[in-house]
Amino acid sequence: MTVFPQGYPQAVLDQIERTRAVVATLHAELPRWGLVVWTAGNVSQRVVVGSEPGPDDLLVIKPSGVTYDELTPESMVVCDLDGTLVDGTRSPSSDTAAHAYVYRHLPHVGGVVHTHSTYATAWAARGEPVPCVLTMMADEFGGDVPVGPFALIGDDSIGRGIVETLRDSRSPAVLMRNHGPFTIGTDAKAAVKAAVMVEEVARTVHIARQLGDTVPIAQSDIDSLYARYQHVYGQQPTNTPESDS
Ligand SMILES: O=C(CO)[C@@H](O)[C@H](O)COP(=O)(O)O
Repeated sequence: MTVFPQGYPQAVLDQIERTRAVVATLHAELPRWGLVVWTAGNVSQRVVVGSEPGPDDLLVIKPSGVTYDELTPESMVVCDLDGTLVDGTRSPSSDTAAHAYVYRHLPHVGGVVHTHSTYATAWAARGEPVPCVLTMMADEFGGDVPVGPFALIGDDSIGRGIVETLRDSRSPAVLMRNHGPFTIGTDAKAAVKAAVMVEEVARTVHIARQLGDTVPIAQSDIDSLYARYQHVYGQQPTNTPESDS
């Protein structure tokens, strides 16, 4: 077990423990939704150390090569944003460098997920973006699901490809070519949702393509659907007693 370097305030240590529990729980969602097999995939969440997200933040992620039924809050590992292990008894996920790169370069991102879900990974194998032909895609992705470059695991290559692809995109998901989906969110739960949704739309559009040509949605309609879903859907109505409280 590594020992936390001196200087982390108790509030940060408490946040780390809460994040370990959140990340461990969210890992169970990947096999639950059929997004991974064996030890494939991983989930992480940022731990903000200062008053706002920054380079001194930490991340909590799964240990490498451990099956999902063995993952517990205590088995989660803590790394800095260089991917260096700060606390944990096992080596961090082999995708830690990619997650850390995303957190370093996209401060608004609080959660990252990677899976090898079948249909999204099949689109990644073809290097083809999933076209935005469903209102559900307009809602969640604001357009096509983009493809990122082929990149070998183990250094900043995957992370750089994720950031370069998503930095100017509304999509929270990128299909890394020949590899599989990576998703981002304001927290790990949002990134897990994006991982579930990208597999769902990849499957639906694949099936549609088997039956014939898909029908595009006008960009103005995509924009309208995206704006509604992101800013209205699921929000508290303003004319109820609860909203007055
Ligand atoms: O994509 C890869 C390897 O190509 C990884 O996502 C593995 O699928 C999971 O690795 P660990 O998180 O267990 O190190």
